[in-house]
Amino acid sequence: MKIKVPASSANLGPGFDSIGVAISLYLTIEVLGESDCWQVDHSLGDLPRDEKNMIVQAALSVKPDLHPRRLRVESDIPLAHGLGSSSSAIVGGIELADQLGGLNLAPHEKIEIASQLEGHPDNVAPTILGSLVVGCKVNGHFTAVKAPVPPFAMIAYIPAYNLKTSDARAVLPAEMSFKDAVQASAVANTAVAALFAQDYEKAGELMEADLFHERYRSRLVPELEIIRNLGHEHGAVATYLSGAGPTIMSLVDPQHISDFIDAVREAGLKDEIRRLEVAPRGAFWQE
Ligand SMILES: Nc1ncnc2c1ncn2[C@@H]1O[C@H](COP(=O)(O)OP(=O)(O)O)[C@@H](O)[C@H]1O
Ligand SMILES: N[C@@H](CCOP(=O)(O)O)C(=O)O
Repeated sequence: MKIKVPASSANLGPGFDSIGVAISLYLTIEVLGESDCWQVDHSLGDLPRDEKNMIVQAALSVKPDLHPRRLRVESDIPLAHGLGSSSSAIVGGIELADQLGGLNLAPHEKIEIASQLEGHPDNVAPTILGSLVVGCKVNGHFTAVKAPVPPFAMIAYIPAYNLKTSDARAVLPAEMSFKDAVQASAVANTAVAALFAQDYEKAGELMEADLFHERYRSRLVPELEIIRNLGHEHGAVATYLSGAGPTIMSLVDPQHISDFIDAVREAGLKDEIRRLEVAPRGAFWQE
């Protein structure tokens, strides 16, 4: 029995903490059997191999009396790179508790639990539902709405360096003026409207007009502005900082992928580039 959990790319520019898209990188959790204590076999560096592992912690937060298992965990989601690895671990743990504990949780219940653990729904909601999702907290609970999937290739530039989400959140201001908040919110609202209207020229312009976080984080990820400017000349509809970075995500016309990648390389950017797709499906069990 295996759980397959997609990664996620959050914010899409102005949708800070509220918009995200599931993408075709996966965390896989295989249940090997019951055990006297939690055991997590993985090759993911120095992550915990016992009940302290984030996946187990998420599972126990849902069902504290869950009997220990031995798990085999594999993942092609880079850690601390703005591709939602922590959110995939949280969602994987919730799926584990749901299945092993026979809880029969509905998607909205999983979103509520995961968003409470994460603090915001932009990674966990698409990881649970699949596709592109817009969500927020309202009246004390989280809610999310699926949007149409943009018909573009997701070209990820994945820098070799890590950037922990906590560090990238630490550079954000504690508050902003009412005037700035109204403008930042208007940009986000119109970006969402354009995504639902499938007006991707307008959506792209607005995705690159964030006023909440990118202007503070761009000094941590100097490649963002370079790739964004290249994209305007080489077939990218929009380029944004994926999650808290450092991955930079570009929505590229499938006919211009090679031209876009060549331009990035010619600009001297030598780190990993991966062509990803939107994952239409959220976390699911495989026999
Ligand atoms: N597959 C996993 N299993 C257990 N813990 C994980 C896993 N993936 C991520 N984590 C936890 O999340 C942390 C990375 O989270 P974060 O800094 O938010 O980066 P990201 O952008 O990848 O979400 C890791 O240091 C680890 O503590
Ligand atoms: N809205 C969050 C998204 C964090 O995503 P991650 O993939 O970096 O964990 C933020 O921008 O801090």
